[in-house]
Amino acid sequence: RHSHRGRADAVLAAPSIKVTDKQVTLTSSRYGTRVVVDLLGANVREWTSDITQATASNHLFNAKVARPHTPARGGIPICFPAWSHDITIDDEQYTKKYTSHGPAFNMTWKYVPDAVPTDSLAFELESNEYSRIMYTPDFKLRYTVNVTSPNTINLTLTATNPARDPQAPALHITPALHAYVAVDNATDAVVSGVEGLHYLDQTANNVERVQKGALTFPDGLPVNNIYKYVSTPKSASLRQGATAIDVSAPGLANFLVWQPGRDARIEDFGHDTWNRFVALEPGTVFETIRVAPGGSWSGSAQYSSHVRP
Ligand SMILES: O=P(O)(O)OC[C@H]1O[C@@H](O)[C@H](O)[C@@H](O)[C@@H]1O
Repeated sequence: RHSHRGRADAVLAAPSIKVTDKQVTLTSSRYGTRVVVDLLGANVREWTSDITQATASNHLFNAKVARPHTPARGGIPICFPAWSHDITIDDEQYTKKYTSHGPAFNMTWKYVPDAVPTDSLAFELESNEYSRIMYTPDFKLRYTVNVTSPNTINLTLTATNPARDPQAPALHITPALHAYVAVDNATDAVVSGVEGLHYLDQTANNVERVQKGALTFPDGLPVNNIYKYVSTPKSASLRQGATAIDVSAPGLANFLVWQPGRDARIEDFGHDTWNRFVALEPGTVFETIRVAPGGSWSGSAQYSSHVRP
């Protein structure tokens, strides 16, 4: 009888998973959370907690205007093999025909269903002719999107070096997750958890500064900071009004915050959308991760939403 009840509980807790040729949608019956992942880029386009509430909304920003040859801006693009060629341009594995953020966000991933559905989705990607134009070595990626509580998603990226020859080169990677977190107005947003950290200011030729107090976005000025984490726990919180989004990524050494500002000339933004997101990007920028032949590397980021008391 006990095992029968166990099975019934498992069925009740089973999520609904809808798969089309473009997207996978997971609706967690246990947690009332929905995530929508595009196969193009394995981009988490939607993360909505408490979907039963009329006011429930996507925590992630998505631009309405498409870009030519690249996925529409928004969601959580995966930056692989590198967050930015500007920082790693002298690495022999990267070519200059490199899109900012690498080929993985612009490639079609494979959804790998679980035999028994859980609150987790898995995707895989392998290097091909397109990726080799920008990054020469072969790689295999696995990405899991896991709803771990009503308000939390956990994202894990695993990179494997498939080379069999132990003399083959290691993969040189500096990956990141580029979450476009939706806000009503960036000028009211505050990022805490970065106080006292050293960062490179990309709006000022990468000059190094120290963050004084929490980070704010006044006057619509651009913010483009690469934080060097110096302490643990590595977590930051973006708050606006009554809600906050926390991000922690213990395996990723750096943290970027990007807000383009009022005067950004970004072709796919309407003039009124520049302030609708703050990008929170855990990643590894300064220290190249080396993955030996046959070896793997994994990094995770956890995003959680909460209503502030
Ligand atoms: O426009 P892209 O290539 O998608 O990049 C968006 C932004 O991504 C951020 O990570 C960078 O810090 C910014 O400098 C960049 O503009």
